[in-house]
Amino acid sequence: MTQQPEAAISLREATAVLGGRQVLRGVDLTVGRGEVVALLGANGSGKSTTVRAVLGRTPLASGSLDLFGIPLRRFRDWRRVGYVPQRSTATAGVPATVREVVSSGRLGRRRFLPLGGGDRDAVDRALHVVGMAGRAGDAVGALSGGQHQRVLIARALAGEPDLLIMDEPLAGVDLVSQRVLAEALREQVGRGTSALLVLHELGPLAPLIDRAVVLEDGCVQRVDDPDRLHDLACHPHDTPAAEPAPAIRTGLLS
Ligand SMILES: Nc1ncnc2c1ncn2[C@@H]1O[C@H](COP(=O)(O)OP(=O)(O)OP(=O)(O)O)[C@@H](O)[C@H]1O
Repeated sequence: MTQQPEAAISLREATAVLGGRQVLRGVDLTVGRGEVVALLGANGSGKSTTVRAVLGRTPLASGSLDLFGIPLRRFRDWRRVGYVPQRSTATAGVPATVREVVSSGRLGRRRFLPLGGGDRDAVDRALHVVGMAGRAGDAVGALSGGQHQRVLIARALAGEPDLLIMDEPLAGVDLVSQRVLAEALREQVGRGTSALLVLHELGPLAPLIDRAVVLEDGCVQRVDDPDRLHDLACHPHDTPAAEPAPAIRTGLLS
């Protein structure tokens, strides 16, 4: 019998405290190998905190996290993880070209060695996949917000990660760029990459998503399989029809 490879992410009963408040209250989240999981929920429900916990940037107060079957405290192989942060223009003030920023996605693989032909091919491929090959020589400071987002995605893709984590990759991105991103992700997942995507709407990514985990107030409210994903693409924060919302008791009439 062949053994299943360990999940890319295995987060168990995770709690986290920020500013004296418990913002994660027992989150369970698994992303299997080659699986694409969407993390949904209203503003402030704990999506970014969960992502930051998975990246080891927000410490867990309790619970456990394994990446590729290795407990976080022993995990060192960060080049296997590509991360696209919540939309930022963090590199906008940096006097670098698009190609230089995307090439920085290879550094984890090269350590202190100069980039070689294989690295350049990976950078070219990533630029092509996000439709920015024609802008490779431009300064990142001259890009629009959506183009900047594409560059950050290309930087993550250039590292050829086994796990891609993106925090709201569709935010502020027009439909054409959303489709470009969906195609880039499809290509990457076709190579066996796992993905955790924080989303408010599934949009063109819906067909790629295997499971949606919906957070509410730091807890997993529900996990949806592909059957419900069509509805979620339009109304990601709806509660299922089978579970009517509890009546609001004002105390005035009841
Ligand atoms: N550094 C911090 N200090 C204190 N509280 C924080 C901090 N970062 C986040 N929080 C709080 O933790 C809760 C979860 O925040 P988080 O950013 O994870 O939510 P989110 O689901 O990603 O929201 P959004 O959809 O708005 O990005 C929020 O109530 C937020 O105010």
